[in-house]
Amino acid sequence: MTSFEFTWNSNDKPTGKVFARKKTTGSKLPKEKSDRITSEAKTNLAKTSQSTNEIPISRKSIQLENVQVSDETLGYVKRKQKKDKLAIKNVQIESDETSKDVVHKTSNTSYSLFSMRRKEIYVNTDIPGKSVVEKVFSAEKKFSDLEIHKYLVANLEKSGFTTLTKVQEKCIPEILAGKNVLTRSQTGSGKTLAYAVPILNALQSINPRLQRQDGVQAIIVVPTRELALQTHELFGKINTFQWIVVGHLCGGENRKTEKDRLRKGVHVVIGTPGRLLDHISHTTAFTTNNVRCLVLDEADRLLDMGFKKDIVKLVEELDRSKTNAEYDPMSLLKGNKSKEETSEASDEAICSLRNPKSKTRQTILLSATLNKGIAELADFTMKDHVYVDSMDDSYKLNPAHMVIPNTVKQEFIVTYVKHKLFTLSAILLAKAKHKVFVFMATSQMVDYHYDLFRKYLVNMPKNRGQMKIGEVSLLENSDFEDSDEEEEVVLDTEFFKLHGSMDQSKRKEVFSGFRAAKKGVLLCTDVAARGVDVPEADCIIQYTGPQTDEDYLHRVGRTGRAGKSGSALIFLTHEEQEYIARLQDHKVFLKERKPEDFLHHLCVVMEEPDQEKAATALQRRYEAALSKDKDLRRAACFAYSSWSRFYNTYPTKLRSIFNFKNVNLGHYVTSFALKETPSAVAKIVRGQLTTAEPRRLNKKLATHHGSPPIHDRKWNRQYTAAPGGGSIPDHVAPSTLLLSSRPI
Ligand SMILES: Nc1ncnc2c1ncn2[C@@H]1O[C@H](COP(=O)(O)OP(=O)(O)OP(=O)(O)O)[C@@H](O)[C@H]1O
Repeated sequence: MTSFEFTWNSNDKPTGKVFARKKTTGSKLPKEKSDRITSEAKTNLAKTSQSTNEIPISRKSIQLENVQVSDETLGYVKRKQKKDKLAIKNVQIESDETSKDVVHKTSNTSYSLFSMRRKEIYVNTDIPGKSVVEKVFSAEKKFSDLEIHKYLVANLEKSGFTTLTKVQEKCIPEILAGKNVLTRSQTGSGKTLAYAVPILNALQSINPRLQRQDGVQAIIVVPTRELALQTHELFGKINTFQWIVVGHLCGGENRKTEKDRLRKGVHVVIGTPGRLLDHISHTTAFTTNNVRCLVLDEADRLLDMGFKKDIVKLVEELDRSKTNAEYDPMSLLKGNKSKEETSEASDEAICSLRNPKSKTRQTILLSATLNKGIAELADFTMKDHVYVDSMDDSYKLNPAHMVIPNTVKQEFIVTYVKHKLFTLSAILLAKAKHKVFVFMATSQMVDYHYDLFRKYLVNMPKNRGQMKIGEVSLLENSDFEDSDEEEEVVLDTEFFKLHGSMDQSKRKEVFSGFRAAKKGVLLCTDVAARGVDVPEADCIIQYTGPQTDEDYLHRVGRTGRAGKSGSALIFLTHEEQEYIARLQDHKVFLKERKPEDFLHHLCVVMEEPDQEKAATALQRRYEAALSKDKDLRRAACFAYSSWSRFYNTYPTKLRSIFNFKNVNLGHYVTSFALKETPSAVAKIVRGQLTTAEPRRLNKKLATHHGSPPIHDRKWNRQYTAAPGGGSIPDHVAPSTLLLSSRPI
């Protein structure tokens, strides 16, 4: 018998040693012995990696030391080394998971939520770099220092506005001087007051006083109805001049009521582009020849939402009515100045708000981001504008860099797709005392999660903690749902939802309800991403990634307003983590949060000390709810389907990160608490299937790259003709293809 020794060569790290005995004949070791080698190797290595608390990935291959062995023996040893290496790898994975205390280890429950191939988070968050910081408030200037009416100052101060923000300090004097202005300033920096104050001041100074029949003097264009309402409210708050009438026009409102309002006379009209154009074209009482000021607020958003055409039409309409008003045949006959001369003369004095007699229109464009589109819009809508940037004059802002309030703590969380739903639930439990925005991709997603959380997260059965048999929690059993257990509130917060498919009165109600609430969760689409001002909102969650980088900025910008603090968290999957690097290129740096920072909240509400079991139990609860509640299941199917449509039409710039080809659709179905296969969900959405198919997931179904089946071909044609291109996967329901390409 010869004895020899394996040594794990691990760069000065403590070594685990494995001993084996071998017959001189060179025959293979008996099975028990070779098993022992493997198990000893495992044990020693597990001990080593536990003691060093390191992942021994860099360990070199096993080497023989000080041993004379025959070729045969060497062959055996090499085979053994290979086998042991494999064993080591397995131990490494296990020890890695235990030592790092991660959640994603193989669960001993039969449910597979936690048994999956381990994926790494490789994005580097430690790269040196500074985010761009923009001050919000001006150090010295107050509203009382401006040349504006003292009553206006008094009212501003009464409303809590004393010190000027940077953008107000720089912008208001320029607008008061009658100049066309293009302004860039970060979200929540007070751009609305930057134009509202000079407009009201100019209108109050008109002598003799404005009368109702003088018609519209200023038009303010905003991208969403909520923003129109909010801006109207702000004007109402600071307007002390009773004779100046401010009104709003926006889609979804009663046209007739708006017409009546216009007929009575309105001086400042705030509205969304479509409805404004509609009234300009069809309401005779809406005369635009006296319009002396046009404001395009959230200009980047107006362009993003595809309002460019409407704006062009609106501007042309305003120009035409001005020209018609200037056309005076009598004065031409009398040998007065020609029309060109007249307009040249008035162009010289660009002081339309300051000088009531001026015939030129003053234009103000405001945005939180700058791009080529905005520059073109500025060129089209105004002549000789001044550019106002609220960044310190000494700093030259690179347009590629995004400026986000530095009072916002920005974080990201990388989750497995299957874990998304319960991780979001855990975060909502953690943020129960906060005012939270949760951004989702589509209206259907918002509807579904709103119902799911309100019914099955807010309340839990009272005796859920005791309902266990041995290791298995009854919460994981769908029968549990049928019991008439008493329920208790575990999440003491109010849920709201907001998206573009809701009717206007409901949107209004929700928006004011959420603004007034002390705490709450607003599940919403990007309809709430721009301009919406909910001052106490202190947490932003992006459950689905943004479609553009500007969307990221505007979503985050719903918190940290006017110098207040807030936090923002974006959900990413392992496949999407590259987005962090992309944000770093924009000088936006995010810190990492781990799922386990939140999952312990599930232990509390599920009365289950084991995190994995608690998470699994909640997922099971949701799934059981869907089996019982057909409407909810249908909503889940539509939500999933609309998500897949959304994800498959990411703009080119982000498509390599949010790549439909990389997603495991089976896992995504789970993230909607559905037990069906992706194809079955698509069929349910098509209405071809009324009962659920048992779940049959295989790799092919899960990561589908093949061409769609024949019955989908006509949908395929329809789809490829739609904006965004690409071919329709089997799992995308045709009905969702009819949604707008930007379903907000
Ligand atoms: N001078 C000021 N002092 C204190 N608070 C102010 C001042 N000006 C504005 N605010 C407050 O700041 C918040 C943000 O204002 P506003 O909505 O006008 O910002 P914004 O720059 O238009 O943001 P966004 O780009 O997101 O639309 C509001 O709650 C507003 O009341």
